[in-house]
Amino acid sequence: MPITDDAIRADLAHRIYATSHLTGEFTLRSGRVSNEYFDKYRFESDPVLLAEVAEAMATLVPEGIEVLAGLEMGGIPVVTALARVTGLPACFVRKSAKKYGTAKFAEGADVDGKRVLIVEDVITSGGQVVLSTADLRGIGAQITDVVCVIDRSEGGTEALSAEGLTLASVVNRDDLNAAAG
Ligand SMILES: O=P(O)(O)OC[C@H]1O[C@H](OP(=O)(O)OP(=O)(O)O)[C@H](O)[C@@H]1O
Ligand SMILES: O=C(O)c1cc(=O)[nH]c(=O)[nH]1
Repeated sequence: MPITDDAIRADLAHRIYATSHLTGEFTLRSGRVSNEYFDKYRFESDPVLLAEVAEAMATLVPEGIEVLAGLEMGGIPVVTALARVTGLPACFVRKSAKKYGTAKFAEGADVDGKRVLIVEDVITSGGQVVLSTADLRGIGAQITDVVCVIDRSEGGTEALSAEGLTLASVVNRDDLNAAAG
């Protein structure tokens, strides 16, 4: 489910599409091959657009969330911006723990026993969120909800639902198709 304000959603979809949509042949994280790719770092590196994305995403944060958990790497700028808007503490989640220093995979705010919201940039199959959710649940996080900027609407909602997770997005496939014209 995307954000409810139609005008803001259409505006953001248009600007995200214009900034980050690429065509070609791309192998995705899931191993799928796609003829399009949303280069999230292009909209994340625009401070004005990133701030507006975070304002919109803040409307999707469920009541009672205590920690925002952003997934390496594209989820880190998004969770940082969302933490600024909401005032909630952020956790930065690595794909695998460092082998030195604190050797943690979840950096920043403690998630043990906390209601944690997963924050992602792009969701395609939902596979990365499923993996990171399992990791975070393993250290005591309570997770029922996920937010992302772009839901490519390619099975992510269903994959997350199977893990007891509800997905909300700033924009989804329909919004991006409309933006593409
Ligand atoms: O829903 P999925 O099929 O799992 O695919 C989406 C994932 O793939 C991308 O990450 P990527 O591996 O490109 O890493 P990055 O964010 O570190 O650049 C994206 O940021 C999601 O994490
Ligand atoms: O599925 C992916 O790996 C993926 C798709 C996409 O459009 N953008 C991205 O950064 N990753």
